[in-house]
Amino acid sequence: METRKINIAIDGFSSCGKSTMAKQLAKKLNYTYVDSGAMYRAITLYFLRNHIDWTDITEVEEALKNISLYFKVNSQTGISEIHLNDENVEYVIRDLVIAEKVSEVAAIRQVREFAVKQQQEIGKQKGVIMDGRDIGTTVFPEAELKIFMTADIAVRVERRFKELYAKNPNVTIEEVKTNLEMRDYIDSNREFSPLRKADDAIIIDNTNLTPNEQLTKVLDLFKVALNKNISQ
Ligand SMILES: Nc1ncnc2c1ncn2[C@@H]1O[C@H](COP(=O)(O)OP(=O)(O)OP(=O)(O)O)[C@@H](O)[C@H]1O
Ligand SMILES: Nc1ccn([C@@H]2O[C@H](COP(=O)(O)O)[C@@H](O)[C@H]2O)c(=O)n1
Repeated sequence: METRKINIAIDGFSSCGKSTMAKQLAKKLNYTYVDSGAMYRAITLYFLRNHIDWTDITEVEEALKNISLYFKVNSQTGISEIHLNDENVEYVIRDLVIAEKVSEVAAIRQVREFAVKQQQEIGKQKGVIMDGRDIGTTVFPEAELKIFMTADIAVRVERRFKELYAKNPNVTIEEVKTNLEMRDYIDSNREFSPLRKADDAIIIDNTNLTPNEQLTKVLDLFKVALNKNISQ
């Protein structure tokens, strides 16, 4: 029997739990998880390491020619990890140094075109769960299921702070709050593909949900979307 697969777009504000939910769902459904934010973070890492002046578009275009990005599944965790020019950069791109610059880099049209082209190519295989800011609006406007996640800012700050503090006890809650607010502002107000809820996206507010509760919610939505797709 043919098992039909659909694409699932998960968008939302910074640190609202998109990737946590996307990974849970991918594992449950045996779908491919793609963290589109990791691509923008890896490009930012390359720009910083190579002292690229990203206000100079010619420099950006030249630099992009030297960037190769791919995801490879970690055989121990079963989760795909981003590689920049064959180096696994999954851990290093989570640093606050990258988070402080990534939204500036992601606002550049050429950078977005470079990343979106690869994201759309991956989506052709179907059975893809991609999280980001413009997945339901620009990358997969035809996705069969679109989720827009949100959570109170205080809760998002607390969660991200805990995560970063475990890696670096010098990080402060104020730094984390400033970074999340700044990224949300730049991401929502940029000219190209700003962060928006797609008209047909379903909102999940996980402020008061445990990871298990959010998984149950999204699995129910998935079943409805799959049945709708099969009956069409
Ligand atoms: N329902 C939840 N309850 C408690 N903590 C959660 C929940 N969902 C996610 N978290 C935690 O919140 C933090 C942010 O989650 P996650 O990384 O999934 O967010 P994100 O939206 O993908 O972030 P970003 O946009 O920065 O990539 C993580 O430390 C994660 O473990
Ligand atoms: N589809 C996307 C995904 C991400 N961005 C930008 O990257 C930053 C980091 O993303 P995380 O999901 O890892 O937090 C994010 O703040 C955006 O600037 C994007 O533009 N489009």
